[in-house]
Amino acid sequence: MLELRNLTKRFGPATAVSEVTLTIPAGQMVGVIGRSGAGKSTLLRMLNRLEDPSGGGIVFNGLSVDGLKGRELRRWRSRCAMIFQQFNLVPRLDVLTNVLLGRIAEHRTLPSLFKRFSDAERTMAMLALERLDLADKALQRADTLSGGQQQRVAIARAMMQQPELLLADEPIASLDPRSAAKVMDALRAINREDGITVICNLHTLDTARQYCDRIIAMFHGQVVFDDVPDALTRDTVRRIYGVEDDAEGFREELTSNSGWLRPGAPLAHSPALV
Ligand SMILES: Nc1ncnc2c1ncn2[C@@H]1O[C@H](COP(=O)(O)OP(=O)(O)OP(=O)(O)O)[C@@H](O)[C@H]1O
Repeated sequence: MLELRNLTKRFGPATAVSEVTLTIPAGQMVGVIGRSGAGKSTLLRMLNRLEDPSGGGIVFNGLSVDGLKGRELRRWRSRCAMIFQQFNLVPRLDVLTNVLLGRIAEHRTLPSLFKRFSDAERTMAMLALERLDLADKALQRADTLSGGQQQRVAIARAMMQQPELLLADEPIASLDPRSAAKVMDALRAINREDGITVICNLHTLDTARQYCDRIIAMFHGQVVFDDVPDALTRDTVRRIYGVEDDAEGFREELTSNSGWLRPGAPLAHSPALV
């Protein structure tokens, strides 16, 4: 179980995340939504301590994460894998080596790292690639793959950490709808089959509704909605996206893979709002 208590992040005078208190049970698939700048990435980045909180606490199964340093912090980061919008692979390395890099925390030294992975680790990496339908790409350079394939390689690399928690920061934001669906299917399979808690920042409401058990919406750094997808009413969506203040901004923010909330679509005709 992951517990956030009054978690806050300030950048100078600006507050990016404000007093967020949440409990996320093991095995949940959680979607975090909200307009650009709402604090979604900062929230996720605090969980694996890419950003240090300015206040509040993070507790995972009794372990206080916010105070960890050195070896303990590295150990936490290996329990808490993260994938990013831009995949963050090493472009010139082959796919298999990129996946093996997920074991880096288990190795004490970096020199000649690439020769040092064990047969067991190579087998594990190939199994991860097979699971993501990418075994035939193992020896191909990562930068020759499509965006969707690269994101699935990043997921395979994350799986090599055998994480308890998988954080995904806008994992499908730069993908076409078909690739996005494959990536989301992979995340859901990992969640359902391995019981790994997945917390995923998403900018498409329909994706959050389709894949997540729970949706958390942020607005100006605060959680303004936290419930099952069916509870997202028209009023709540309007509040999350601040439509009263800025109808044009709302249409820009709420995009959709299926097209029914595409930019410019009339608000009244948007199924998400009814
Ligand atoms: N390193 C930083 N230094 C200063 N301000 C930052 C930093 N990182 C984020 N911010 C600010 O914190 C606020 C929240 O940003 P964050 O990236 O968490 O939002 P977001 O909801 O993930 O937005 P997006 O969907 O555009 O990524 C924004 O106002 C942003 O400008």
